[in-house]
Amino acid sequence: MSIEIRNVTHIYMEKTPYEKMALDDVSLTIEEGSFTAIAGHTGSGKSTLMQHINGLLTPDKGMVHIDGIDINKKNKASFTARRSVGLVFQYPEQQLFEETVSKDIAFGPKNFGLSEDEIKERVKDAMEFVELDYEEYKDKSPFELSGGQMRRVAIAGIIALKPKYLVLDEPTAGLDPQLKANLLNKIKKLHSKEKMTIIMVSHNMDDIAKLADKVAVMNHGKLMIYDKPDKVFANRQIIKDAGLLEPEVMQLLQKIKDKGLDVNVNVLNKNDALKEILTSLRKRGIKC
Ligand SMILES: Nc1ncnc2c1ncn2[C@@H]1O[C@H](COP(=O)(O)OP(=O)(O)OP(=O)(O)O)[C@@H](O)[C@H]1O
Repeated sequence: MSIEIRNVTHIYMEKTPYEKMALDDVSLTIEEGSFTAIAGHTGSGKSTLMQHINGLLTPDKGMVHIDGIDINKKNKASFTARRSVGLVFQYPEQQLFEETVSKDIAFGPKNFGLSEDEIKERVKDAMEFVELDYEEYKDKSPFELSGGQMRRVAIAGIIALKPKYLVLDEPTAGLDPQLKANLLNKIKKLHSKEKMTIIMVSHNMDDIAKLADKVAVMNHGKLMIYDKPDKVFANRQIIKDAGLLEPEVMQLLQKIKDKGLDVNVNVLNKNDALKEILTSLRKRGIKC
């Protein structure tokens, strides 16, 4: 069982002056049970790819199969296959709309036609999972919560659907370090304990190294590499080309290059990378 993305091309605003090829012949297979990270610079096509995985977008060329079913066909099997994917958008809290937390989380399960008892059970479980006390929060308006709590409500709404494949588009964007660590732990638990297949967009190489067993790197709509994290990180050129080093490290490397020098960086963490650059320059007798 897997998600198969075959030769997918997506062009926004085709045949207009704003035409943009967001995905260019992308193929990858995401195996059930895996934890896949999708990395790449801003505008490289990550969100577009995520929206193809749950059928929100239709490929201009190519196809997406989930567990062997073409999800872009208009039939019952394709509808069911699309439902096995839960997509958490970037800044999902912007999509909350119901008047209470419990109604918002119940929205998806209700659409699935589940019984009232089952819906209540799922809302409770999902709230417990994201550590929001059911009794305390169920009747609150989502809009009186903090940003981090709103994000948790939005994620609970998808978890309550119990998707087989959970797609998260930069789930920790804009969260403070504590909330971020907490959320990543939860996602890890969904993978290890609940056996969900996770596909997560992330810019953070340290998070990717800790969590993912496969990494796909996108660059200008193309899939550059799709492999185990150590194999991907060992490919320094792809990491550099895809803009995946910390901005400060990229800027320093550019300045060094402008002075006619070249330095290799073999670590991803910012502080270690900066130390490595300084050591390398000092070894060459350059005072810095
Ligand atoms: N609805 C749209 N209409 C036109 N162009 C779009 C649309 N959505 C995205 N694009 C363009 O397609 C390209 C890929 O965008 P996408 O959002 O998939 O990239 P991304 O890697 O997710 O970026 P980010 O990291 O900033 O979220 C970008 O050049 C973007 O400007």
